Amino acid sequence: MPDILIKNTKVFVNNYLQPAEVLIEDGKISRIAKEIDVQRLNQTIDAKGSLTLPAGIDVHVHFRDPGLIEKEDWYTGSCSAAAGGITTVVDHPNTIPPTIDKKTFKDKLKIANRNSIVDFGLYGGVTGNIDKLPELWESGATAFGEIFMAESTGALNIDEKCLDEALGVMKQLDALPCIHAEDDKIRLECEAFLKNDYAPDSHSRARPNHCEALAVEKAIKLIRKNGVKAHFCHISAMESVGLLRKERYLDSQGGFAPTITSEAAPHHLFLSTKDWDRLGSFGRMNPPLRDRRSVKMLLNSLNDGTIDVVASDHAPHTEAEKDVDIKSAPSGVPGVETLVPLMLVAVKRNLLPLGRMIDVTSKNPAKIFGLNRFSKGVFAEGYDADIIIVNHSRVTEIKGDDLHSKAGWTPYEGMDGIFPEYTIARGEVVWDGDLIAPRGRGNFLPGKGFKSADFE
Ligand SMILES: NC(=O)N[C@@H](CC(=O)O)C(=O)O
Ligand SMILES: [Zn+2]
Ligand SMILES: [Zn+2]
Repeated sequence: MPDILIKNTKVFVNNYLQPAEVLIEDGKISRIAKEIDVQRLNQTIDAKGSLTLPAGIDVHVHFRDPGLIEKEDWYTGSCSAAAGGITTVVDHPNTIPPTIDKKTFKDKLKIANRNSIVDFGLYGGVTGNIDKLPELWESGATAFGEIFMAESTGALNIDEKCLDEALGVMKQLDALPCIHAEDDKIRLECEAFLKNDYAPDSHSRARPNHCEALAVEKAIKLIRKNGVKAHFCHISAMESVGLLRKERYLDSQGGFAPTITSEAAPHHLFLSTKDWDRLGSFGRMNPPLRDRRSVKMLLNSLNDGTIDVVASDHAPHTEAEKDVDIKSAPSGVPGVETLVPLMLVAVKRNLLPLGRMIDVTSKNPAKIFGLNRFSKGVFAEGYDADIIIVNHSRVTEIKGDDLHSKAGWTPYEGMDGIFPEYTIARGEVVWDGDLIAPRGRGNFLPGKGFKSADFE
């Protein structure tokens, strides 16, 4: 594995940016110091004053492979990740077939192993397959989810009784359930009421704030009943944030570590219902775009620690699929490549501190999803050299044409992004303005229930 010395850079250590050099050996960060003297080297990167930061870990992607590869596949999805400064992803199960037993898990694993250029974990899906959850866990599922409480792409949604049962199994396995919280009854009622409303923003009204918050509330009850740790996907409504804050408070009062963690998606942080006019049916995703009050509250809760993670919910659909009326368009927007660039702009605009950005894009996802077992999520000597080099002054316009997802479009068209100059994954340069990583270089990072490596 090549040794790399990054010179003329700044690193974020001990809570401030300081000039340093970074040495990478055998895929690990081997030294961080003011000056490093080495005799033999494969490569020196002159960062020209740019920052060397931890790469992102995106725990919420839909790479669509197998079965939906006209939207994305493991190669294009992982290329998009690498070009956007993400070196680890965790992929959701709503593929065709869905990842809901040992066989479908192993089949997806084979495809990912052969094609992914970044390290990856896989979720185990939860539908009516309660008896299959242990075999998914033993096959190496990182976590379980999305557990859909309402209809979304793939229609894997389950009812409360099934959720209750699944949480009981998670408790026994010591696995993490990840919940897509929306209430399907409210969704159906609102959709019926809006059946003749074809304005794009009717989608936000079809899944209003309380549609999410009520599901969060119901799920919290079941999480507490089962005494299990749990994670909420893509929290978007201000009312949900309030509920999560209360649970944090109760745990802290009892002297406990947080039982419940959560993530926010960039489209809920950087877009709002104001974008419906610009985006039309392309702006459709679940949960939907929210108004400015929720957007503000979400950003605040990312800052104050209520929300732990930013994850993209990269949910690509082709332009042709999206370019139809709001009711026929599939839900979901691509985002793995723009997550870090948008967050870096948010830091530049003082919407959150750099240290907090690093926590929510790298440190926290690694910790919550057990990826620190693989030396992920810490920028320090001895840890995986999963890093990006970014020129904080080089703000560029985000353009769908420049991105690497098969989707071919982005909801952030024309917005500002700070893209990495280099992405280095386990010590290998995978992106330097061009993708230079061999297909299949990504490693599978099995969950802690992993028992066997039999690939039949
Ligand atoms: N977010 C979405 O609107 N869509 C996701 C599924 C999901 O996360 O609900 C997809 O896979 O298309
Ligand atoms: Zn979801
Ligand atoms: Zn999703």
